[in-house]
Amino acid sequence: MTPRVVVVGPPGSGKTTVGRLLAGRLGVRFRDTDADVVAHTGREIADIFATDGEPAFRAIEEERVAVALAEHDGVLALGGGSVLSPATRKLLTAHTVAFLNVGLSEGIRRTGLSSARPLLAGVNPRATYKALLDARLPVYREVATAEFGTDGRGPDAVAGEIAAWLGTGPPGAE
Ligand SMILES: Nc1ncnc2c1ncn2[C@@H]1O[C@H](COP(=O)(O)OP(=O)(O)OP(=O)(O)O)[C@@H](O)[C@H]1O
Ligand SMILES: O=C(O)C1=C[C@@H](O)[C@@H](O)[C@H](O)C1
Ligand SMILES: [Mg+2]
Repeated sequence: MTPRVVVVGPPGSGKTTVGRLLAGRLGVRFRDTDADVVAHTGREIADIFATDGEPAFRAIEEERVAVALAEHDGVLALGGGSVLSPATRKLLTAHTVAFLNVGLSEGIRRTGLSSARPLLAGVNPRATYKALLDARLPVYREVATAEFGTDGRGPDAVAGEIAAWLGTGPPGAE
């Protein structure tokens, strides 16, 4: 079993929102590895970061991503930092991966109102978000089969674009 498409991108790029809409369009199930981590551990992600630290979270995440890649056949959204794991990047070479990109201003606007993102909860979320984008952009591009810009486009328009691409473009599409 393999996901129809794996969705990656920075926090606020719309992995969860667009991924769910995309699954609805395709008539397949949606799964999100952030939710898998919460369900598996019985703890919120912010609590794991605060109590055990980021490396502990990344180890759990790496394991949950591997399980989901092996057993899910619909749309799979990964946690925003999943691609930092070399093991995960290696697994992703065998998958169809949609990278949702977002610019600094819009990414800040979308994530700014939430306190649920531990990486962005510091004193200067803008600088933190910029550093995150700068460091990760090459990594998202490395794993991506295709990239979708989301600035100035609603979630439904982005989902429609990915659905159209899946119908024609990516490897393995019928
Ligand atoms: N294309 C879009 N246009 C406008 N708003 C959007 C778009 N995509 C997502 N949003 C909004 O941005 C916020 C963050 O979206 P979402 O939670 O789907 O991002 P995410 O990539 O899953 O983030 P995380 O990595 O933190 O899980 C939500 O309020 C969502 O409604
Ligand atoms: O970009 C990240 O590093 C993260 C994104 C979220 O999806 C969560 O997995 C967590 O908050 C870390
Ligand atoms: Mg999400």
